[in-house]
Amino acid sequence: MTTPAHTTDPEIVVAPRDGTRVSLFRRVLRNPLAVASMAFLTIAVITAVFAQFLAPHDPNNAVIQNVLAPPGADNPLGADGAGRDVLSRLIFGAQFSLAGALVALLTAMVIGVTGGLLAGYFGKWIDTLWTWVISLMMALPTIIVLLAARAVVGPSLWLSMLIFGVMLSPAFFRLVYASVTAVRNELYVDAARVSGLSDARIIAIHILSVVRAPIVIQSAIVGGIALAVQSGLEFLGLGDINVPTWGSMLSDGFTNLYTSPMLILWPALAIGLTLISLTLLANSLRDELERANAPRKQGRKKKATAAVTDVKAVEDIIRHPEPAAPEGEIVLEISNLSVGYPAPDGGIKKVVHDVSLTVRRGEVHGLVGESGSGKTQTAWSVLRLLPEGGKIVGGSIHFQGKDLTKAPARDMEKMRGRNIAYIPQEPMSNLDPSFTIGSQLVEPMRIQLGITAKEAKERALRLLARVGIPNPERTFAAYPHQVSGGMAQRVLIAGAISCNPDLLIADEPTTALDVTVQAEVLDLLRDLQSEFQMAVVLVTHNFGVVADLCDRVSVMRLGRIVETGPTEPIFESPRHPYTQELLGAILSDAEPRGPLVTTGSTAVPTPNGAVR
Ligand SMILES: Nc1ncnc2c1ncn2[C@@H]1O[C@H](COP(=O)(O)OP(=O)(O)OP(=O)(O)O)[C@@H](O)[C@H]1O
Repeated sequence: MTTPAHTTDPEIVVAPRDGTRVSLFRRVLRNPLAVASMAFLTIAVITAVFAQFLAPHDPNNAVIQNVLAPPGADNPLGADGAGRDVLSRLIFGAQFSLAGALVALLTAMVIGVTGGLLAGYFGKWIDTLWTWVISLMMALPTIIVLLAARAVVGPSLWLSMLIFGVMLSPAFFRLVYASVTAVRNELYVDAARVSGLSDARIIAIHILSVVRAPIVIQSAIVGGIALAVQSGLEFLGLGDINVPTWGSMLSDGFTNLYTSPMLILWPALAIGLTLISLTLLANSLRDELERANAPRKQGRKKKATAAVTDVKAVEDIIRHPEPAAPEGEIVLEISNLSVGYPAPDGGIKKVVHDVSLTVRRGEVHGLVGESGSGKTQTAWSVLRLLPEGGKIVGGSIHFQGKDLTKAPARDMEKMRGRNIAYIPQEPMSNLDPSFTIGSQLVEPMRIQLGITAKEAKERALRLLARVGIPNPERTFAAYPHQVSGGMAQRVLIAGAISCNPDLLIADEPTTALDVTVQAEVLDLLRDLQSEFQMAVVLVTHNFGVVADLCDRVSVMRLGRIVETGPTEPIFESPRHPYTQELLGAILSDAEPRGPLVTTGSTAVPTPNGAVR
């Protein structure tokens, strides 16, 4: 097990550089069996590539006097039943046999990986179509298909390997599909979408990285299967007699088994050693990958959820409110927004009803309410990233004058991350564990701002310093598991403000952090908001956070806004009974609560100290 190295930076747990992050290839090189396999395969490939120069004779040149000739000066490994040089056929056999297996492998890979990625990532009808096609392929008996194809088009090595590749594609499809469906709903994929990355880029960066290693392993296995089946077909005499392959040599050797038993040895050795090497290599790759994925000692335990509900702190904040932001230009105007999901009876069940609110530049607008009141649905509507099935069924969302409910998907993609940024609730799950923090900050900036990698890195380092990370270089090079939850949230805040957005949506940005870190992150948000003069929509269930940060507040209940206005008057004299109830739950003049009753009763004290 790897032990984290000591660090002067209290929040970073540094994994050793030669730990699990060393490339898979370098780790495999430490395994002698894998090295031997790779050496043999390299020799086979070099032989195949330079066959023309290495072979002493034309592999198809039959010399009658040499039929079944024993090894000699002219034919170092003897001659076969037709008088052809065995060594030359063995060398050219490497070329054709490996190339045939490669055709099958590449065909299977292109179809299987593409299908698995598309079906797994996009789902819906694409998933149904691909799954149907792949199931159909799996239902067909491969050998019958190959025999039927031979009967129709004749004995072609390339065509039979192409067809075999198509039949092998489910092996890649199922692997990639399973991996992609496992990660497509990860929060870091959502976060990448919110930061403005296109689907193609998300697949290339976050999804392919997950399936890359399993694909390499599967390739070694599938390549071996293709070589074995190809040799089997040739051995049965179903191949093209003009193409020298190891399989056709096996067939010839078998015919002359009693007179020249050595003839079968050479192709058998070549096929056997290639298959063994591929299998051993696949096993080593798998072992190394499993070792790398073995559970690591958790750098940090997930912080318990805690809310700023300290009554005195909230009252202090209300008594000394931040000066209200000046009336700025309207950045976001939501009018009569309704959001719905398909209901079992075929209709639409509304979860947000006629919500209207306005957010100006430099203003923080709090959306507060109990769980399920529609805060997140409202926020995600602005990003146009509602969960599957969710639809804006009424109203409009004007962002800087443009109605987002009617904006084309491409425009939304450009706006997310660039003009509208998002800070999520769960910092850790919103960072991809496979990439360094730096690369996750740099990539969206390069795309959204069109700057070079070097400029993006400099900007990222400045931002990390700005959000209060003590050692930006180290955090830039760290992986998400090497930083604490509070730091991860600072990183996400840095990412959110990296493109100078006009609107920032923060969805419970401190809920997953502990109380002291919550306060620091709230301070940071307040500073950044006034520095960048962003319009901010802050989703929270916490009145302490509202009192601390918000200029205006909208109280939501059952998908509707029940009360809205400047924060101070609402806190001082809430009009709606629900707001009064919510505030009453935290702002209390009652004595501190007594000890919990732990024996002989299931009663628990209520927030105001009374026992229920
Ligand atoms: N995918 C979905 N399908 C159907 N209904 C949904 C879906 N997601 C959310 N809802 C419903 O929408 C309503 C509002 O949910 P929303 O997530 O906006 O609440 P919230 O106020 O943000 O709560 P929380 O603080 O717990 O996140 C809830 O009644 C919820 O059941």
